[in-house]
Amino acid sequence: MCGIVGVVSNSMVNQVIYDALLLLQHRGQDAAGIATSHGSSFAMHKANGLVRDVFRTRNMRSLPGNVGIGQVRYPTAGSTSEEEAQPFYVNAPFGIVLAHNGNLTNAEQLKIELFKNDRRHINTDSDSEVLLNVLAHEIQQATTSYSLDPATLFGAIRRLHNRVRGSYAVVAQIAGYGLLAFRDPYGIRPLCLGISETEKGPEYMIASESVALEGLGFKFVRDVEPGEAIFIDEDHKMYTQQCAENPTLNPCAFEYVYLARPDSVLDGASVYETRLKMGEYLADQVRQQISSGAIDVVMPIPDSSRPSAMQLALKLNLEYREGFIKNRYIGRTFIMPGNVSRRKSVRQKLNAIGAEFKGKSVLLVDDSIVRGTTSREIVQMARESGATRVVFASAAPPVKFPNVYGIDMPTRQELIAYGRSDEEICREITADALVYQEVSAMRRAIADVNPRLSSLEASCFDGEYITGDITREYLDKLEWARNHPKARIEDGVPSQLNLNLARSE
Ligand SMILES: O=P(O)(O)OC[C@H]1O[C@H](OP(=O)(O)OP(=O)(O)O)[C@H](O)[C@@H]1O
Ligand SMILES: NC(=O)CC[C@H](N)C(=O)O
Ligand SMILES: [Mg+2]
Repeated sequence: MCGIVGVVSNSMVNQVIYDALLLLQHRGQDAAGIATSHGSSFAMHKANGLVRDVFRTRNMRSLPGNVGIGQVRYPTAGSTSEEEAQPFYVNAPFGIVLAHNGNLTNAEQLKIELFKNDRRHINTDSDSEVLLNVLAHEIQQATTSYSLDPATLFGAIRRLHNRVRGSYAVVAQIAGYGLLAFRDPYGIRPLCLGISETEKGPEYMIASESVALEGLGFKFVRDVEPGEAIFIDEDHKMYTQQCAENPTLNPCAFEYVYLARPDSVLDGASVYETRLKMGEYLADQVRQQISSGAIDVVMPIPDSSRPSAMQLALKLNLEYREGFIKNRYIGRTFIMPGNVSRRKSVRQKLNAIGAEFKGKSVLLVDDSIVRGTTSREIVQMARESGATRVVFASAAPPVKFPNVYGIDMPTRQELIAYGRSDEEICREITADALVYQEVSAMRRAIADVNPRLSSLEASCFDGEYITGDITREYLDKLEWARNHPKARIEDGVPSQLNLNLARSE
């Protein structure tokens, strides 16, 4: 779940793209990049780090032009190296730069095809570089003259949808032509369109989340439809076309649980409202499992669980207190690469206010328990601060299955809920009791806010992979590759096992 943005403006876009990336920073903390075009040449700057660290004044000055794209990266394929920061660039045809949010499930197969049939060389382990080369190849195949028209572009996207599997929300820029955006036929990752009417004419922004549009004075127009492509040329004329044969809307449930900002509206549902609803349904579950009067106070684990915890407390008529304070200068721990940095950061990030715990029975609410890194530490901290009883509740159901669509949790072993009963998980995190949301209740919570969202991509909770190409064998290979990060180099691993994966440390 990276954050992506593309802008077509009447003036320089570097600052607006930078500001949009700051608003999308919660979607990726590993690397950031911006590419702009003036005339037929691109300027690009990308590096590892947070947006504020990657771009210095001199870098911003070197990004002229009125059209541009940007990305904040949370790696799910390849490595965390700087070479795999985005956007990616390819010089033919025309010159294209591309930024991708999502994860391809047939990247390795495509890489072989690209090399053997399309004579294209992929220089990194990134699935996004593969995606860019498929796009470039399909545009090249369809272009018969020296110029490019929207129909040709849409034809290329149609063929791309037939070749590529997995999740992809994309912004790309074609040198001298304009901005192209498209979304996979299942609509797994979010993408929306905004407009700003200026005296010089309309300006457009396409971004992962509506918060980027709103924060920068763009009016939300609509979400990009699953399978749809949008092309905005350099004269600011917009063309749109549905390019998939059977598009269906199946946004990732985890966006509503954790990934997206609560002030965003994704596919017609306010993330904040879905989290309130999850809190309401979780309250029902708590009522069934924990005897009334056994809890003195409800506390959120900052930040993402706040709306759910608040609503749960309201529904159960319990006191809501903030027992943990978050250091605002530490990023989100879940999207940090590697378990060591994730574990270390929980204590650095959250500190308990002793007085809130002393002699109390507390109900701690988090949005989700994935590896259990946060919950284990937090329960300990509550006890060290004097809590007499610690009950833990998760607004999302147990995460039991790997995610292959853009969340970095590809192996079953790393998931605390894999192969464990709720009682065993409770023991693992050393809580006195544990309450989980049910999968059906989470689905209901989101569909209550927008009935169009009755079909969610919720594979990490229910093991059903919407793209239909995820087999047991695929997951085994994925796991093997993650558990043998250096195998490719040292042991000459057969190429069919050579899956694209974000490597842990
Ligand atoms: O079980 P785990 O593997 O620890 O993952 C789950 C935790 O990670 C996330 O918090 P994070 O600190 O990333 O971000 P937040 O401040 O938005 O809650 C999430 O909100 C949970 O608290
Ligand atoms: N989280 C994402 O969207 C990641 C995009 C891409 N798969 C990468 O690893 O760079
Ligand atoms: Mg959290």
